[in-house]
Amino acid sequence: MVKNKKFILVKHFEGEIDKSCLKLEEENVPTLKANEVLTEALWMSVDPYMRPYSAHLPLNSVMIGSQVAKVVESKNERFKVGQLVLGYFGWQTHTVWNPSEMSSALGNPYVLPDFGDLPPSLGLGIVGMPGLTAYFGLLELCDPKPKEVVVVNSAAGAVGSCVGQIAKNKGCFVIGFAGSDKKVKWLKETLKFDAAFNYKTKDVSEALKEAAPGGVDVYFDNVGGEFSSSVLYQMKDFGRVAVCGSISSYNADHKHLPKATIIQPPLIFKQLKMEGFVVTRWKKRYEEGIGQLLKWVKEGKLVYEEHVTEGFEKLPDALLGLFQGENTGKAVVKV
Ligand SMILES: NC(=O)C1=CN([C@@H]2O[C@H](COP(=O)(O)OP(=O)(O)OC[C@H]3O[C@@H](n4cnc5c(N)ncnc54)[C@H](OP(=O)(O)O)[C@@H]3O)[C@@H](O)[C@H]2O)C=CC1
Ligand SMILES: CCCCC/C=C/C=O
Repeated sequence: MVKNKKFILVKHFEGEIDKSCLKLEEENVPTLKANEVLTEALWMSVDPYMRPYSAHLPLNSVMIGSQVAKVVESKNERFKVGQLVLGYFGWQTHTVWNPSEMSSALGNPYVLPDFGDLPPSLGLGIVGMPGLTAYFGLLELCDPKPKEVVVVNSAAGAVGSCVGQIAKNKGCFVIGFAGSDKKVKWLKETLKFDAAFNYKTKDVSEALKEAAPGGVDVYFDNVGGEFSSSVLYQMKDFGRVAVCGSISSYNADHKHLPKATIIQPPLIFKQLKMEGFVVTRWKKRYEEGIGQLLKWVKEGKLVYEEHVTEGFEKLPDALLGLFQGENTGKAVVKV
């Protein structure tokens, strides 16, 4: 009998990720019925959205998340044994699902395109949701032009590293912020960012005055809070701001959210355009985005890095690690 291992959310997180909120269970995998598919997880994703989104997950549900999984049995003609599928099946090793009954707000399962020699885990990263977030968020909301100054934070992470590289490929002057000197070195030497700073040791306003004395055209924000107030006060007239994430506040108590310097003065007097987004807005264009990102990776126009944690049981540690800045590039778990 095949066994499914799964993590159940038994308590909502309060403050930092607490591993005791997740309980590991095991169960028998049921026999397939007509039209059903059985997949086995190969790679699992840990993403910052899991912290805010899990607050709305009913207790005792399987923890939310995406995975690259292999079809191991199929009674559905659309999915064949051996195919690799990207699905939001949650934190479990084996999933029985009926393609015609899937209706995830996060996106329905799809067969991965041919990655050639590239690792299939990229379907969770630069050729998956984080890459799509960078691609659509930057290009659709900010429309970066050659020579414009683009600032991105959490720049050595999955989304930020892709944003910065797409902006570089568009001919922009790219400034990244990350939380360690090692990450800063990677941004400058490997990803060829024009400037990069460790926000833990360098004041953000001072850094921008040094690197972009004329001001910032585009700000892709993954962090929020006071960091963002600082950047907004350094924007040029008609600057564009994509509000992608607010990881600095995800662990905060929502009744006592951190305060930041008001942002209305630069919004008004610099006539900024600032827009929040969720990547699923472009769900109907995912195929286009994935095709483009994969092409750029194959052409060497997008460089990727993965932070791999070994073992399904280590998922909670890997999720916690995101909030401790452990990862350079995309954080994934090898099952
Ligand atoms: N709007 C959307 O549709 C989507 C939004 N997102 C958002 O994009 C952002 C980046 O996601 P992703 O690339 O997957 O994650 P990353 O790979 O960037 O990993 C998270 C990183 O965040 C940084 N970080 C953690 N805590 C803090 C903090 N308190 N202040 C500042 N930085 C912190 C750490 O890097 P460092 O060492 O630099 O501190 C850490 O490595 C997140 O805010 C996420 O919620 C992601 C996907 C879709
Ligand atoms: C498909 C997953 C959507 C994730 C949206 C993330 C928002 C903030 O992190």
